[in-house]
Amino acid sequence: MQFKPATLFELSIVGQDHAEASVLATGICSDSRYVQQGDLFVARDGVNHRGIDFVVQAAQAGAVAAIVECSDSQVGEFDHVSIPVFHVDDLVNRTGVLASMMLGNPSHKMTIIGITGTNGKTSCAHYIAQALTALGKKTALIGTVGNGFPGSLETATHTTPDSIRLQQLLAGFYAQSADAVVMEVSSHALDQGRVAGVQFDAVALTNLSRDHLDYHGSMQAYADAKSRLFLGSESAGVPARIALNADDDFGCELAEQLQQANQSFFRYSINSSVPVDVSVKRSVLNSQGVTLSIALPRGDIHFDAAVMGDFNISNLLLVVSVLAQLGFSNTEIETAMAQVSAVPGRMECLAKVGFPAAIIDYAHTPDALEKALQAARKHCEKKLWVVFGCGGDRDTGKRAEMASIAEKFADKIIVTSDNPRTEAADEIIKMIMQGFSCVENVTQVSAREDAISMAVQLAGPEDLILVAGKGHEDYQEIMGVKYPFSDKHVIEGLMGGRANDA
Ligand SMILES: CC(=O)N[C@H]1[C@@H](OP(=O)(O)OP(=O)(O)OC[C@H]2O[C@@H](n3ccc(=O)[nH]c3=O)[C@H](O)[C@@H]2O)O[C@H](CO)[C@@H](O)[C@@H]1O[C@H](C)C(=O)N[C@@H](C)C(=O)N[C@H](CCC(=O)O)C(=O)O
Ligand SMILES: Nc1ncnc2c1ncn2[C@@H]1O[C@H](COP(=O)(O)OP(=O)(O)OP(=O)(O)O)[C@@H](O)[C@H]1O
Ligand SMILES: N[C@H](CCC[C@H](N)C(=O)O)C(=O)O
Ligand SMILES: [Mg+2]
Repeated sequence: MQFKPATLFELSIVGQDHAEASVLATGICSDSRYVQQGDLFVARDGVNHRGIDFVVQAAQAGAVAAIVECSDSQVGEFDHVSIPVFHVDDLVNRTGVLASMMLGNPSHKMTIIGITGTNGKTSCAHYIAQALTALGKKTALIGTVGNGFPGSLETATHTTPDSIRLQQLLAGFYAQSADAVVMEVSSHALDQGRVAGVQFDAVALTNLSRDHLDYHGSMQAYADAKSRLFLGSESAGVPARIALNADDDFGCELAEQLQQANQSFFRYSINSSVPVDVSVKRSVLNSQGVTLSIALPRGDIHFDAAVMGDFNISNLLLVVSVLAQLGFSNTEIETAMAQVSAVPGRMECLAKVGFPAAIIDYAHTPDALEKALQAARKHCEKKLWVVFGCGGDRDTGKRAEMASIAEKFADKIIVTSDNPRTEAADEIIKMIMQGFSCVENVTQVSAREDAISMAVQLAGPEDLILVAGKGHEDYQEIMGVKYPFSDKHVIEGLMGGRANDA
C-alpha cells in the first residue's frame, strides 16, 4: 500500500534528517507495542502518554514512518529518528480517515448504522442486526457485547474500538461479504475521533442522561460529544438518515439544530404530544414480550417482539425508524421486527420452580436502573429485590443517585461490588450508601457472589430479584486483574443447574 502523504493532507516533514520522503507503508498502528514491519506509526497523545515518546520504539519495531501532531518546540525531538516523521494537524480525526483510505474505504461499500445515547445502544444495535439479518442482509455488529456476525461475536475491549481497529474490523466484515454493519458509538469514541473516516448511512439517538461525567466533566460536554454524530464533521460528513428520540430533551434539542440546518430526520416517541414520524398506537405487555401497533408516515404496522420493559418499546421505535428510513416496506419491517429477541444480559430472565425468579440486567446508570426496576415491577407478584453496585474509576456522582432510585423502586436492596477497578470496593459501597434516606431495607455485602446468594436465599418464591450492572460480563475487574465472574453462572449455580428462561 502506497502512503502518499502529500496527496492526503497538508503534511510537513519534521526532523532534519529527512528533507523529503516517499514511504511505502503496508499497515498502520497507533501503539508502539504492536507495531509490525512496514507500518505507519500514528503517534497520538492520550490521557496518560505522549505519542511522540514512542516514535523511536515504533521505528525499532519496524515502522517505516510516523505521523505526529507536535508543537514547534518538539520538532527537535525527531532530529535523530531513523524514519521520516510527518506533522499532521488534527491528528485525532485524520487517523481514521487515513486508516479508511489505506483499507479501501470499507464504510463506503456497506450500509453503516451508528447508534449513540446513554442507555440502549447495545439493545438497539442488536435488534437492528437481528432485523436486517431476517431481511436477508448479512449484518455485522460492533459494540459492548462483542464484534462480528451475530452468533459468533468476539469479545470486545471497548464499546467502540479505536479508529484504526475500527477500520480494520470494517474491512474484515467487507471481505466476508457483509452488506451492513451496526455499531455502537460511545461518547468517548466521538470525543477521541474513533469514528472519523466512517461514512454512516444512518445514525440514531436513544437518550441522554447522567453518565461518564468522570471523563466529560459536565453534561454539556457529554452532550456536545454525542452531538457530533448527528451534526456531521469534516472527516465524516453529515449522515444521510437520522432517527431521534422525541421523548428525550437532548433528542428535541438536536431536532431543533438539524431543522435550523435544513437537515431531514425522523422523530420517534412513545407518548409525545408533538407530531412525530414514528409513534405507538397500541402496546400490550405480556409474558413473552410486547404486542405493538406502530404508526408510520406510510401506514400502521403490527408485530410481536420478545423483549421486556417499556423502555424497550422506545428502543423498538428507534429500530423501526431506522428500517423505514433505509427504505424497507411496512411488510418487510413487520416481518423483521417479529424476529427481534432479547440481548444477552439485558433484562434476561432466569426462573426455576421453587426459586425466586431473577432478571440479569446491565443497568449501571441511574436512569437505566429506574427503567429496569419499573419494568421488573410489572412482572413481580410480591417483593422486588435489587442487587447492585457501581463501577470504580467511573463517574462517582452516579453512586448516591443509584441508591435513591433503588430505594424508590425496590422493596429490598443489597448493595455490593461491580467492577471496583483500581478503587477499594468498600469505599464505593460507602458512597452508594450515602444516597439512602433510610437503610432499613438495605444490606451491604461486598462480595458480589455472596450478595446474589443472599438475595436468592432470602427472597420468597413469588419475589423477583433484579441483579443489575454487569449483564453479559464474564469477569470482575479488581485492581487491574479480570477474574472470571458471571452473574448468570452464579444464579444458575444457586438454582442447582441451568435455569429455564422465563
Ligand atoms: C479514557 C479513554 O478512553 N482512554 C483510551 C485512550 O487511552 P489513553 O488516552 O490513556 O492513551 P495513553 O495510554 O495515554 O496512550 C496514548 C497513545 O500512546 C500509545 N502508546 C502507549 C503506550 C506505549 O507503550 N506505546 C504506545 O504507543 C497508545 O496506544 C495511545 O495511542 O486510548 C486507548 C487506546 O485507544 C484506549 O484503550 C483507552 O481506553 C481506556 C482503556 C478505557 O477504559 N476507555 C473507556 C472509558 C471507554 O472508552 N469506554 C467507552 C464506553 C463508554 C460507554 O459505556 O458508553 C468505549 O467505547 O468502550
Ligand atoms: N431506551 C432505554 N432507556 C433507558 N434505559 C434503557 C434503555 N435501553 C436499555 N436500558 C437500560 O440500560 C441498560 C443497558 O442497556 P444497553 O446495554 O442496551 O445500553 P448501552 O447504551 O449499550 O450501554 P453501554 O454504554 O454500557 O454499552 C439495560 O440493561 C437497561 O437496564
Ligand atoms: N461501558 C460502561 C460499562 C459499565 C459497566 C459496569 N459493570 C461498570 O463496570 O461500571 C463503562 O465502561 O462505563
Ligand atoms: Mg453498549
